[in-house]
Amino acid sequence: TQSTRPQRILDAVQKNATRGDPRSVVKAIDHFCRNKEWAMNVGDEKGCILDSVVSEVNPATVLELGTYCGYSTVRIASLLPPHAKLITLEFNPDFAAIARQVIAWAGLEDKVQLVEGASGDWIPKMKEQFGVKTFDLVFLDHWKNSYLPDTKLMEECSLLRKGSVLLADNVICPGAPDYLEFVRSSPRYKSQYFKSHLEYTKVEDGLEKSVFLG
Ligand SMILES: Nc1ncnc2c1ncn2CCCCCNC(=O)c1cc(-c2ccc(F)cc2)cc(O)c1O
Ligand SMILES: [Mg+2]
Repeated sequence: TQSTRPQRILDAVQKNATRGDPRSVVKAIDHFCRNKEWAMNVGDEKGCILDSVVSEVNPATVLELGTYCGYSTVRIASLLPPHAKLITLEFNPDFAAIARQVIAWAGLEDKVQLVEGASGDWIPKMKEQFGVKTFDLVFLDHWKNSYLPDTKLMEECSLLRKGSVLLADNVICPGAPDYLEFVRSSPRYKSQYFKSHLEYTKVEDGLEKSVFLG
């Protein structure tokens, strides 16, 4: 049977990365996507910016919207302090099945809760289902036209507190213009753009870091 791209990414991890070594999992996926097949992971260049924001925030609770194969999940979870928790939402069950195995290969199952479903359905249930009060860090990397409605939904569900950090991928390519306009003009956010490139390419892209001011 024909394999899928996520399946080929998992194969590359299982062949080239060391079990329990998150950095080797990240390296194996970047090598595969740079040399064999492009895939929509945040990648190594934007990944370094992601790492620096995670280290700066040092979050106890993280929400990731859009897991895909678990590349950014592994990058984030490998930097979390003990007892910190990352909840990652993935809409596509095939992506979720691969991501679970990538996260397990990295040895990070205990820090990560992968939830299958749409962000719009799950955000309102976060408190009751997972005992979350607020998120210290949210990484937005799912449908680009869901960034803004989901941010408003997180505010309405009181999932953000003064100082919560939103980090959004792809604000230039594919782009999230309505989200950018909102966080840059709203008095309730302090926004900062980190210019970079679309994963594994020379095309401009970047991450937008927005601190919720309460
Ligand atoms: N829990 C949930 N709720 C709602 N939607 C959910 C979800 N979980 C998943 N999804 C559905 C997201 C599907 C993937 C989102 N990411 C993207 O669409 C994406 C595309 C590119 C790209 C750039 C240039 C190109 F030429 C082609 C593609 C790059 C990226 O870094 C991207 O993150
Ligand atoms: Mg992305």
